Amino acid sequence: MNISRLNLIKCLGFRRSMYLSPLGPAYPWQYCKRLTHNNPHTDCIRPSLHTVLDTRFNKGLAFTMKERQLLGVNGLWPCSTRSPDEQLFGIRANFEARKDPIVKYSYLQALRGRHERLYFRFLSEYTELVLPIIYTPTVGTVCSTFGLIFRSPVGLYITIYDRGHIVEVLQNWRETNIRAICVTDGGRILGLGDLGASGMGISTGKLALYTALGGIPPNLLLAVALDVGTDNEQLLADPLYVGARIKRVKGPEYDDLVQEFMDAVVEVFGPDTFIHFEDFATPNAFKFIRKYQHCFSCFNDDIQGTGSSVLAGFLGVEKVTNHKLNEHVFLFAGAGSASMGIANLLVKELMDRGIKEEDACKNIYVHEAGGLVTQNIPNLVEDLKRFAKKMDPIAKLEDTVEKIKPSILVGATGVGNLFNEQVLRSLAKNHKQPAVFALSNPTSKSECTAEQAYKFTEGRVIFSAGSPFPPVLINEKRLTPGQANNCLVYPGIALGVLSAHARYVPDEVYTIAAYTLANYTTEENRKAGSLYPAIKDANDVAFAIGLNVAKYIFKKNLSNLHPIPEDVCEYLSGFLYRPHYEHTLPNTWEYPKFQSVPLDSETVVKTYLGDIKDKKGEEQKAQK
Ligand SMILES: O=C([O-])CC(=O)C(=O)O
Ligand SMILES: [Mg+2]
Repeated sequence: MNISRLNLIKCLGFRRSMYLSPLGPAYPWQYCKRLTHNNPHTDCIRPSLHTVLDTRFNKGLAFTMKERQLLGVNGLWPCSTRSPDEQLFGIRANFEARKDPIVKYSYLQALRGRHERLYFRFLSEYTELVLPIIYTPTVGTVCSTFGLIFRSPVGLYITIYDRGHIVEVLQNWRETNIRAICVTDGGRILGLGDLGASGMGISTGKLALYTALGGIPPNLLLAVALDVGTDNEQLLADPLYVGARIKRVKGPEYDDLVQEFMDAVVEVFGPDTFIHFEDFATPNAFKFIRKYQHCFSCFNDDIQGTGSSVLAGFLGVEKVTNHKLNEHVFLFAGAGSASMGIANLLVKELMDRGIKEEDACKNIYVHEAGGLVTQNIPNLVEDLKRFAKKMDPIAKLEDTVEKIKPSILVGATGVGNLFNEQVLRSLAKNHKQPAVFALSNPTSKSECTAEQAYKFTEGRVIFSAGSPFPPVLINEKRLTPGQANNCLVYPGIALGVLSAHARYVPDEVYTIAAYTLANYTTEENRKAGSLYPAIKDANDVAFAIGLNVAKYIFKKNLSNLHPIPEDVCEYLSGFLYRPHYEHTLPNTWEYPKFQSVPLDSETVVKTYLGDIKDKKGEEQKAQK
């Protein structure tokens, strides 16, 4: 049966406007041609089959009989059809049936490989359930075991051997309309250290949230791992390690590779392609963001994203404690990209409020691995100098806490359980409502657990963590920790920056994102113990941040877009990815309709999701 181009687009569930839009998915026909052109192995396969089974267009059992006939794929699926809601139910049941987080992760990756829209619909509708699997903390295990679970290409690997040819490598990606790239060199993955090329897991995890939370179409996104070797001896000796088995290349050779990469991105995808740096080791993270911030559209998530999400938390502490930020004493444990990014954004915020730099820095202390940062330490790095205090050295964190009596303690050390009983009790002794941010990821690296934090402060601490922690019952009160993770800001920042075609991203954007996030936290959230909105609201938060960021970029004339949209909200809404597709075409021919079973019927739920219901019941009983 012959099928017109327009009918094909309809069957596959894309709107005509999307098909014609430069922002829409790649054209099915073009894609078929590219796949089959001059390829002896695929010449004998019908092009429509490729297109229909392509993960971006596949609808699985949601193809109606009429569509199957039109597309020439009748018989590939059993004769039942499923509505998109029934498909979603099936995915949920499969997801729940798998108990191990890494097995759940692999299941979802396989789903993504065959049915992209269903994957993203599941992510957006079950965000709370899925985030710990596709992102922190499971993504840590994914990176640690990357060689073992590696399947098919999910991004581009650019190695030190590709110098002089990065343009060609970028051109090998299947999509040509890339608008954002998440790049890591694997130098410091979460709190897990140097994971070399296995860092690809983090780039893909971050980008999954660009779509799931930020609504950015996935075909506009590209994950990159810069493979310059690794200093991780365990990986070098691991037979399944997938990266270059050499020591990390450093110095000018490494810097030149990054420079070539930046220039190649501009050459291949255009000058306002958003480049997101992720999990570079601290000195490199600072070096590149300082070098490139004002000449490329780029951002460092660990410095600026974490800075922004934690500043939002500080704004919440102000509300809960009724003490202004300048009345608080801050102690940062760790002097890496997160700590310095937060501390610098905090200083900017205080200075924006009219406080002199010197006074802003006065109440900000840093305690790194070698002890409290004081002025008598020789060769202090530039970033630390403004926070170095005229004090005698203190080696142990417990003693620093006792001495300076911080009201806000921030941990970004990658050292699990650093905030021990003594540290937490000491905080609680000096403040009615101290705040603790245990930011290190994954969960095993968290400076303390929510339970420890509440237990050793008689439930008075305002606790937030980088990893998700379940609510804790303490003194008959249920306390819900907030997730102080950059995932609450970076999808929105990316949405705003790339939809507005920003030439570069000024620091003010991170303050705007922090205020937008803080304003999204309700009194109810704060009463329950959290400084952040619930993860289930993360889509709305991302849109609100995207809108404010885009408006700022337009207002400051930083956009390459002409003309500038009159209604930014409408423009942004039109830009969003919609994982929904239609289930029906007008009927001219169908198999007989079978009686469908309602999804919420007792038997169906019991059969497939029974376990969850029982678990929920137990949880509720425990809470009572
Ligand atoms: O990925 C996360 O959960 C937060 C983050 O950027 C990091 O820990 O490096
Ligand atoms: Mg990171």
